[in-house]
Amino acid sequence: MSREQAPAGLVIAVDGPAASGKGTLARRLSAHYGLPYLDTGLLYRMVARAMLDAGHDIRDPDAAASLVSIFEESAFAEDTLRGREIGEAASVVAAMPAVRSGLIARQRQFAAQAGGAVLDGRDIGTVICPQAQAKLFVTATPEVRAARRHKELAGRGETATFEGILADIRRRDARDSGRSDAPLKAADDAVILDTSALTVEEAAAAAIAIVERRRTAR
Ligand SMILES: Nc1ncnc2c1ncn2[C@@H]1O[C@H](COP(=O)(O)OP(=O)(O)OP(=O)(O)O)[C@@H](O)[C@H]1O
Ligand SMILES: Nc1ccn([C@@H]2O[C@H](COP(=O)(O)O)[C@@H](O)[C@H]2O)c(=O)n1
Repeated sequence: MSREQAPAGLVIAVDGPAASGKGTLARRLSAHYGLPYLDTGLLYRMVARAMLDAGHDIRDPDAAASLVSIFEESAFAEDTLRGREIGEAASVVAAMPAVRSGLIARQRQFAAQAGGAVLDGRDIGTVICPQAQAKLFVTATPEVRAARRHKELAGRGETATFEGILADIRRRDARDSGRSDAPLKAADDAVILDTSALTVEEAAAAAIAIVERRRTAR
């Protein structure tokens, strides 16, 4: 696929549940349009990492609220953030209103760059960038997501059973969708992209076609 010139201020919001493939598609969109990309899940993972490194109980909202305003993104190596346990811990701190509000400015600042940006997460289309020109809600069945993550972890040498990963995904879905502040849900004007039966290439082509329809409708 050729690289397109992004029109001024093209903000693309990509939301969806864990392991749905939203990061893969957000990176493809970023490369296709030449836009900067932010994986907002990493911010919640950093707060969780900082909590655990400091020896705090991950459920302590006061400790999380104090850390969220001071942590330095450059202090974390990405490979210390990507594991299963940090994903689970991140979804615990992500349910805390003070953590969510403490991360809003960083995300909006990123989205406000000249030319635009691609952000992926859970609340990009609903809360962080409700004005985004293109919104995708990427989904796949829990079983397909668990199988993809199982393959990914096996490739990294991590030992985890398919059943264990499926249980993680279901627990995380329930927590992310059930919280009161910025729950995981599709924005009213998002296009749902179910990738369960799509290859990465097919899903990327579908995602670009969705953005193109939104761009030309502007
Ligand atoms: N359409 C697809 N077909 C097959 N595998 C895919 C597809 N999309 C993504 N994957 C693979 O599934 C795994 C999860 O994808 P990805 O990391 O993009 O999901 P995510 O939604 O960003 O996850 P998380 O919320 O945990 O950050 C990766 O190993 C990725 O390569
Ligand atoms: N915009 C977002 C992004 C992430 N979260 C929470 O962080 C957890 C980890 O995110 P990954 O995308 O890296 O899997 C996730 O389970 C959410 O709880 C969020 O709330 N909002």
